[in-house]
Amino acid sequence: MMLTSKHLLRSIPRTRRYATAANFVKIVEVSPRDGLQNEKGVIPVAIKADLVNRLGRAGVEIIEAGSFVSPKWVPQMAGTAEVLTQMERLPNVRYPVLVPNQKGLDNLTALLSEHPASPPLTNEIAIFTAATDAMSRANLNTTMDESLVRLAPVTRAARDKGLRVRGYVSVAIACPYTGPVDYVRVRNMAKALIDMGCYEISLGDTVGMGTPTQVSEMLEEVKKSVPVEQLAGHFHDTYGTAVANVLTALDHGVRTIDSSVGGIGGCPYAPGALGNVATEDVLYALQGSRYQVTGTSNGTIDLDKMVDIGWWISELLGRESVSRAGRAIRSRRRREAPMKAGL
Ligand SMILES: CC(C)(COP(=O)([O-])OP(=O)([O-])OC[C@H]1O[C@@H](n2cnc3c(N)ncnc32)[C@H](O)[C@@H]1OP(=O)([O-])[O-])[C@@H](O)C(=O)NCCC(=O)NCCSC(=O)C[C@@](C)(O)CC(=O)[O-]
Repeated sequence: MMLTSKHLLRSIPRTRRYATAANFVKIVEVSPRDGLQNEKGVIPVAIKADLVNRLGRAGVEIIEAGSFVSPKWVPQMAGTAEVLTQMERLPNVRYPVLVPNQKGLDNLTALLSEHPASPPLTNEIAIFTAATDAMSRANLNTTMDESLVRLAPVTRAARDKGLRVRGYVSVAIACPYTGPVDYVRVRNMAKALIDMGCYEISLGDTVGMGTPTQVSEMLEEVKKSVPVEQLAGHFHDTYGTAVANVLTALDHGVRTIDSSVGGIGGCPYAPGALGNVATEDVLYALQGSRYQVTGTSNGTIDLDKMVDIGWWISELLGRESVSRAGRAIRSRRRREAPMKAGL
């Protein structure tokens, strides 16, 4: 009898069967940037660098290390140059930074020239725009169309300097200023960023209001113009739907998910929005599933270490971790500790 791929599949143990290349999921850890940018108190550079270091040691492969935006607009990100020079850079880990305009790119490239290193301090930037004019104005002081005009030369210049460029489209589901968003606009903005030279587009539910049905409809629309391999999901968790939205995006073929340890963060120009989906929650939800999160710690990301980092950074920020998995795992550890100690 001739064996078909179906027969072969049945002969492979369930866990291994699922680990096909198509099911590897990449995490883009955004806590040092999206996670901290909205904090009111001053966070020392040493803490930010320590956060990046801990994430790298837990196996995270892509860590958004900060942003080169105007310090008048986002004071918390003012020390990103120092973070880049002080943090450790691990092999096989990428450290992109957010850049809003030519000035941000100039500041970054000046830093890279002042600190020549191999590998360089970073070799990747992320640019951002939005799917409504209101959000674009609030975040970038310009309309959507004009943002594209401004970002095109920035992208070209970055690529000419050997930097990879990722693009964000904010308010892909709902806008805090104008409400429900037309997904055709999301598609057009994503396509424009791809045409500009971005290798990947992260679609942001900036306000964290999206439901799985809405995410599904939005992705159906965007996939008409951008291959799903070039899409990433960026879900905030304001209404508690972020993990469900991650799973919906994965069902659609998206294989890159932005998340933030401890669920910290939010965009300063998206009033009412809470943090990103917690990395711990994504890691926990995908355990034993058909998806395998990739990372540098034995091929994945160490969930236990991420739980510790989530609590560490949250407590430094003066609160508890909002990661549901992070809270449950810590409670379980505390319950089990006396038993393990034989008490
Ligand atoms: C784009 C601008 C600068 C335009 O802001 P503007 O005021 O129109 O800029 P400008 O060109 O008129 O410059 C004003 C001043 O800022 C300076 N400046 C100008 N640019 C820079 C720069 N790059 N770095 C340092 N300084 C800069 C510039 O030199 C000048 O200084 P002054 O002459 O007054 O002393 C501003 O709107 C800005 O910085 N916006 C960034 C806002 C931001 O960071 N938002 C959060 C990140 S996006 C996000 O969180 C969403 C995301 C990505 O996570 C996905 C999602 O959830 O949806």
